[in-house]
Formats: sequence, structure tokens, C-alpha cells
Amino acid sequence: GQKFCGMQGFLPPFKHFATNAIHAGQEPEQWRSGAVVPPISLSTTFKQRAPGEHAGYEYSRSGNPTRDCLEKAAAALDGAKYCLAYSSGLAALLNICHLVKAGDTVICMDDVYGGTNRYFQKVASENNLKVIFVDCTKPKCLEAAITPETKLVWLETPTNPMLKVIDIKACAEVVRRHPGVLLAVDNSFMSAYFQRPLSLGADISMYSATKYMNGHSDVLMGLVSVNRDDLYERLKFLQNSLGAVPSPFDCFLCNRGLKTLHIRMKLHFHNGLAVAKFLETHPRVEKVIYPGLPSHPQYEVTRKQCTGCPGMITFYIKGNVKNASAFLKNLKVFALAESLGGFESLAEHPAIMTHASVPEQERKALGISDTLIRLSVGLEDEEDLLQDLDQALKAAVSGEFPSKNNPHPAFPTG
Ligand SMILES: Cc1ncc(COP(=O)(O)O)c(C=O)c1O
Ligand SMILES: N[C@@H](CCSC[C@H](N)C(=O)O)C(=O)O
Repeated sequence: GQKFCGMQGFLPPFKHFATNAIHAGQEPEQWRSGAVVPPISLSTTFKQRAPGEHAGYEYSRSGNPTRDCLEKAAAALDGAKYCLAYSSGLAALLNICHLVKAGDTVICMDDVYGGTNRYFQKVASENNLKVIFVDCTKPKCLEAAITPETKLVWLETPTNPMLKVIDIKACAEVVRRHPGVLLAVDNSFMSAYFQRPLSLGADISMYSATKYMNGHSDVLMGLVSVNRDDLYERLKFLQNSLGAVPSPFDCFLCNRGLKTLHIRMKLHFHNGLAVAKFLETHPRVEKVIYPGLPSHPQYEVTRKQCTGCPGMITFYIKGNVKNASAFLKNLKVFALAESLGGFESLAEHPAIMTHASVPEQERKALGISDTLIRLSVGLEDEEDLLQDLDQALKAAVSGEFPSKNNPHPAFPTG
């Protein structure tokens, strides 16, 4: 994360990420009590001195002191002028999509979180938004797909679940040649600590803060950062008008989560890399996908635009869906669960779980097969994590499945 320090676009008051994480937007002087930890402001309404005359707050959907603290802290961490918070990542996506109109076209990265794909294909498309899916790892394909109707380009990098990495700067250069087109980046996987889309030319940086930004698997939250005043004004209007705001308690928790983002991400990277290297040489593993490994097709792009990698790893287990399922059921430290980015390690089966809503043909084309497994490597001890993966991989192939059903008869067992 040190590369970020002092880089252009990083707003005052502090030069360094860690200091912003702890102090930006948290000034004790803003509270009459001098509280060092921002209070949870539960009141839904605020007393006015005279009609329309108040201390900055009127109704909690329109503005809330605890939400303000979180939004200021998150903006500072994203190197942004503004940040807005929402009740979930999908609520943030919904608000951003209200920046465009019926009849407009959205270009979406071909591999995205299943719920993003579902929203675009089954909700936005039914409301007359044309959505086309393009592999934006090739900026030339993005360029070729843009038409005069295109108003929004939606990137997710690294993608969920295939961990494809998109060159944000190269895509921003393409988009800049088409005035009136917005570039939005879902930055949930990298977090603001490892990647800052606005500094790479994006107009909008978006988070499912449910993941790394909060980091404790106890809050659903969306965050959207922008630098442009006009975008902020419109998004602020939409935030109030659409009403998908987070509760003050959730804002408090997410604000607290941000305080340790830099520490957590360093350890996610350390453990993630250790697990990726371990799996890459494991005889029961077919293939590992991790942007921090030289074997990743966009390793050089990752090195150029990110200062580290999170704990997200996907891999193909040898065998078939039964082997994948047995592996997941045998894990003891990793929990078999959806979601990611928390302090605890999770494992899941994208085709059956998080990406079940992606049409089967598209899943196949993307490589989301029956043997694909996604890990969110947490902050436990590295050795315990490796041991757990090893024992589950061994259990998944030996014993449970008679060799006649095993499509890899030469595959070592035991
Ligand atoms: C990359 C990504 N973006 C967006 C979302 C949606 O976020 P939320 O669950 O907070 O609505 C998720 C997961 O749900 C995700 O993994
Ligand atoms: N982004 C999370 C969310 C899991 S999918 C949640 C739910 N089943 C749905 O379909 O909306 C992840 O990638 O794990």
C-alpha cells in the first residue's frame, strides 16, 4: 500500500492511508461531547429552529451524522472527493444505473458477480436498458462495442468468480474518446487499499462493502466514490429519492471496519499467496487462478495497477462435481458459505451457489464449471489453512468415490 502514499488525488487532511483510515471524518470536535469514537445517531428526525432552518440534518434518509462519518472516511481511503453509502452493494449498483435512462446501452464486463449479472439481465433489461456483455480484458473489444447509445461501462476487476483482471487505465482511455459515457468500476475484491479506480481514470468507484471494506461479515453495505461534482449531486439526490440507505448501526460498524483495512489486507495478501502457491503444486488440483501468481494471464496488469492482491482464489479440483462437493464438505477451518472478504476463511461452489443465476450457457463459456471452487482466504494462521485444504483435498478424492466413477483413474488417492 505504500505506493499510494502521497500520490496525486489523495485528499487532505492526511498523506498516508493508515492515518486516513483512523482519522478522516472522525474529528472528535464535530460532536459536542468530543467523542473520539463517532456516536451511533439513531434519531430518524432532527429538530429545526424554524421551518427549513436546521444544523445540517432534517431526516435520516436524507442525511445522518454516523453515515457522514463513514462516507468521509471511505472517500479519503478511495482518494475521492465524495463517497455515498447504500444498504447493500446491489443498492449501490441500482443507484448508479439510475444515472442512465431507458433506451440507453450499458456495456458490462462478461464475468461479474452473479447478482450483478442477474440485475442487468433480469431487471434492468426489462426496464428498457440495453445491456451487452463484453470481455473488457481486451480494451479493443470494449472500443468495438461502444455505440452512440452507450452511456455506462461497468467493469469489475478482479472479476467474480474467474478473477480476470481488467486494465482500468486502458479502458478509461477508450471511454474518454466517447464523451458522455461513464466508466464505473466494482472494486469490491481489491478494496481501496490495493486499487483505486478513480486515480486510474474511472468516473465511479463502487464497493460491496459487505466484503473487504467492512471485513467482518456482519454488515450489508454499498459504497460509491466520485470526484465529479455533477455526479455527486445527482447521486446524492438519488440516494435520498430511491431510499436504499444503510442503518446508522451498520454505518458505525462499517466505519469501524475501515480502521483496520490496511492491516487486514496485508494479511489477506500474505495468506492468499501462500494458499495459491500451495494449491498450484497440489496433485489433486487441476489449475489455480490467482492474480498474484506469475501464471495468471493478467499478472503484469495486476502488478501495474494494484499494490497487492486480496485473499480471493479460484481453482479447478481434479475430478467431477462429486469431488468438488466432497472437498467443500470436508473443510474444517474454511466454512462452506457464500460471501467473501471477512476475517474468516470461506469456500464455495460458484456454479451452484453465488453464480447460479448466471444462465448455464454463459457459465460454461466463462469457465464456471462443476469443478470450480472459490476461496476467500481469511486471517487465520497460514499453516492451519494449508493443512485444512490438504486434508479436504485428500478426503475428496480417496475413499468416498469408487475408482470406476473416477474420470481420472491414474489420479493418486490416499
Ligand atoms: C463483486 C461484487 N459486487 C457486488 C456484490 C453485491 O453486493 P451486496 O451483496 O452487498 O449487495 C457482490 C456480492 O454480493 C460482489 O461479490
Ligand atoms: N457477492 C457474494 C454474494 C453471494 S450470492 C447471494 C445470494 N445467493 C444471491 O444470489 O443474491 C459472493 O460472491 O459470495
